[in-house]
Formats: sequence, C-alpha cells, structure tokens
Amino acid sequence: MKPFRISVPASSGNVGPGFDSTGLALGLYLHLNVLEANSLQFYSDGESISTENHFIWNIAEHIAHKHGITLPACKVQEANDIPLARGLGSSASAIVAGIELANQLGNLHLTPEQKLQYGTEIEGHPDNVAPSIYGGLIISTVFEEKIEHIQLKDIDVDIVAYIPNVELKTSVSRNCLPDSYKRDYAAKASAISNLTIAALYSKDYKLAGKLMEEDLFHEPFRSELIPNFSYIREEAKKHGAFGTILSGAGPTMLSITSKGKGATLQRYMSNLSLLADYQIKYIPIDYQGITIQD
Ligand SMILES: Nc1ncnc2c1ncn2[C@@H]1O[C@H](COP(=O)(O)OP(=O)(O)OP(=O)(O)O)[C@@H](O)[C@H]1O
Ligand SMILES: N[C@@H](CCO)C(=O)O
Repeated sequence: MKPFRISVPASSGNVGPGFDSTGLALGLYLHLNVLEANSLQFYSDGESISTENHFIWNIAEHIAHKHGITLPACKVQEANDIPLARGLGSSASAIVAGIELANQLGNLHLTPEQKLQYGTEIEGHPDNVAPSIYGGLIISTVFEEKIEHIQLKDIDVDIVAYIPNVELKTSVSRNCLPDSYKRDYAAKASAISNLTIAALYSKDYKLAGKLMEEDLFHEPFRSELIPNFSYIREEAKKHGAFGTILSGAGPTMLSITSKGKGATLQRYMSNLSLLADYQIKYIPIDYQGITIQD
C-alpha cells in the first residue's frame, strides 16, 4: 500500500438563515496520514489511541461493511486543527475523513455524490458535510433518495471566527429549537434565507451581511446559550463587518467583512478584554474540499 494523506476542511453550517441547508468550507483542516502496517494503529496528534469505538475508524468500517469488504491493517496518524464541538463542523469533517479512509483503503471509487449521500445519512443534514467534500459555499437539501446541491465559488469576503473556550454539543443546541413554526413566521424566515443566498450570488455582501443577522430559524432560540452574542455582533459591526452569525450550532461566531479587511478586524477584536480567552482567527475560505495526496 502506498502511503497517502487525506485532508478535510472545516465548515460553518447555516451561514445565518440557511438552516441545515447552507454551509461554507473553511481553511482549517483535519489530516489523516495513512501508512502500511501489520496491525491497525491510530495516533491522534502523536498519541496512540484505541480504535475501539473510535469515531473516524467506526465510520470507515461502517462504509466498508456497506460495500461488503474488510479494511486492511494500517497506521493512521491524525492531526486536527478543527476545534471539537465549537460550531466549525468537526463532526462532519471527521465523518467525511472516515468515508474517504474507507474509499482509499478499500478502493471503492466512491463519487463525491456517494460520499455526500453517506455523510448526510450519518450526520443527519448536509450543510456541513457538503462543503467539507466540495469546498466553497454549498446550498443543498435532501429529497428522499437524492441530495441536490449547488456550489458557489468566488465568495469575495474575508472571514473572522470568534472561538470561545467552551464546547457546545450540536445535540444540546438543537434541543432549544422549536418543533414547528407558524406559516407567517416560516414564510418570513425563508424569504430572509432566499434573499441572503441571492445577495451572496450577486456579490451584494452588504445586503447579505444584514440579512444573515436576521435569521429566524435558529439564532433567536440559541443566542442565550452563546457567550457575548450581542457584544461580538455589535463590536464587529463597528469595525467593518457586514454581518456576524452563529457558526453552525455555536458557540463560535463568525463575521464576514470586505476582502482584505479580515486581518484588521481580527486584530481589533483580539484586543477586546471581554474576548481575552477566545481564539480569534482570520480564516480563509476553502475552495478545494477534500484532498488526497500521495
Ligand atoms: N476528529 C475527531 N475524532 C473523534 N471524534 C470527533 C472528531 N471530530 C468530532 N468528533 C466528535 O464529534 C463531536 C462534536 O460534534 P458536534 O456535532 O457536537 O459539534 P461540531 O461538529 O464541532 O459543531 P457543528 O455541528 O455545530 O458545526 C465531538 O465531541 C466528538 O464526539
Ligand atoms: N445545521 C446544523 C449545523 C450544526 O451541525 C445546526 O444548526 O444544528
């Protein structure tokens, strides 16, 4: 077996009002270096870890099982820049990495569409899995057997992420959401979402940023779980952000600002004493999605 490396980008789900259907790939990566070995070995950031009930290995085995094969022994070295349970799609990146691991080890020749199908079945919604596979901004939804998706490239904004020092499990953050919405409310929420995507497509980032902050599907119900929610939004706006949203299920928040202005916004926000224990990062958008290198 020739050694290979799988790299999967992080992602920000929802992008404001695109609840469960819109996601943006971000340039933070989960890498798996895979080498030949006589026994199965898994290392995470240099430390040997058990493969029993290991999230990524379990997914690889699940996919292998679906295709009626057994994966060969190998040594997997994981290096992960994506913080877990912070709203940056760590679980989707790990799922996509597991699917690709099975694909490579088992010579399954999966198409991107099959990977999206499998990833969405496991994650439950496609908004993080799709950008981790394809890169860019992806709008997608599930129709019974099939997932339809459109990729927007060339999003001409800079992204700044505010990552607090606390975890928030997606399952907990989803539990705060209503089970249903009244017709007028849902119509307004979807109008905001539609117009946001149209504004992004038209590169009207001022309008897109304004609308992103008007989400009605999830942010109003989650904001109280998020430390400094209004403060971050207001400070970022004062310093040039078009808009600031919850990334995925939170607790990370994310601003979009003019191309070339991200580093300045990042520096300004990093100097705020209330955000002293945050990681505040200027993160490029990823346009490649999953990559495999020899
Ligand atoms: N590289 C990884 N290795 C093992 N488990 C992982 C890895 N990445 C994520 N996980 C699992 O996924 C959980 C985080 O998933 P969760 O859906 O709660 O948050 P998230 O995917 O980071 O955020 P969001 O879905 O809001 O974007 C972790 O607590 C861990 O159980
Ligand atoms: N659409 C998902 C993203 C996080 O997985 C949510 O908001 O719960």
